[in-house]
Amino acid sequence: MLSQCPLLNPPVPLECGSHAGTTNASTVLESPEQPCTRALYRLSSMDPTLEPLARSVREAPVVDREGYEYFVHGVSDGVPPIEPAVLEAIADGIRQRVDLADVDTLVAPEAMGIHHGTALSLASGLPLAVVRKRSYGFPDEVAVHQETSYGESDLFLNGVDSGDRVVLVDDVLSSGGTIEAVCEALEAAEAEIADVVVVLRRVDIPHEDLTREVTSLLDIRVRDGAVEIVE
Ligand SMILES: Nc1ncnc2[nH]cnc12
Repeated sequence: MLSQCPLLNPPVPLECGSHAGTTNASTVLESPEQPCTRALYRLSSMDPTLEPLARSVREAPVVDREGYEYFVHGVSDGVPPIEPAVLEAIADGIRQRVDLADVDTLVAPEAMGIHHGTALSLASGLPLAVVRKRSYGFPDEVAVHQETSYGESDLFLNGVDSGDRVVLVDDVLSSGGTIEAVCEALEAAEAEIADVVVVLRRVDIPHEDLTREVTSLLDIRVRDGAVEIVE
């Protein structure tokens, strides 16, 4: 029954005159229960697995960080606290989108890739290497420089060997500076990058430095001081 479909979240009645088949990313369906009244419903394209994440993202406050619109969320800041259901949704969402079958190691940059890498490690049984902002001085350590929309630092990769198949996990893709720097380090270590996945991708910021495909769970933009999900 249409009314019980988990994808209808929630069903949104539309104007009868707008029976157009599709509107933007949403599909318009006629209710089988009320064919005479032509009650129409919007079918959300949101993956139900990601609903706990989407709900919390829409509530994130946006602050000004030296002219940069920065949203504050457990995914990207650990503040406010991130609910276990959201971490679970992230791990499940990644496993649905990324083939982890032949992957040796998950790689996540500190600080805000760590909790997503950890959730995915627990869900998949794969080990996690954290890219640190401090050097350990190990002989095979790879150092790279990272520039983001709001800062810069050096990054140090350890624990990934030549020929390892890796999946890179991070919180947000904005300018692409962190992702590009970590990929550069992985290539220097002669690892095979099977996939790059982020929880949130900002579509309102040009990914100038990005030279590779990135899988995202949700695409977002910041508008009028609020986070919008782009479906
Ligand atoms: N919290 C955040 N808000 C906006 N852009 C970001 N890029 C990375 N983290 C971000």
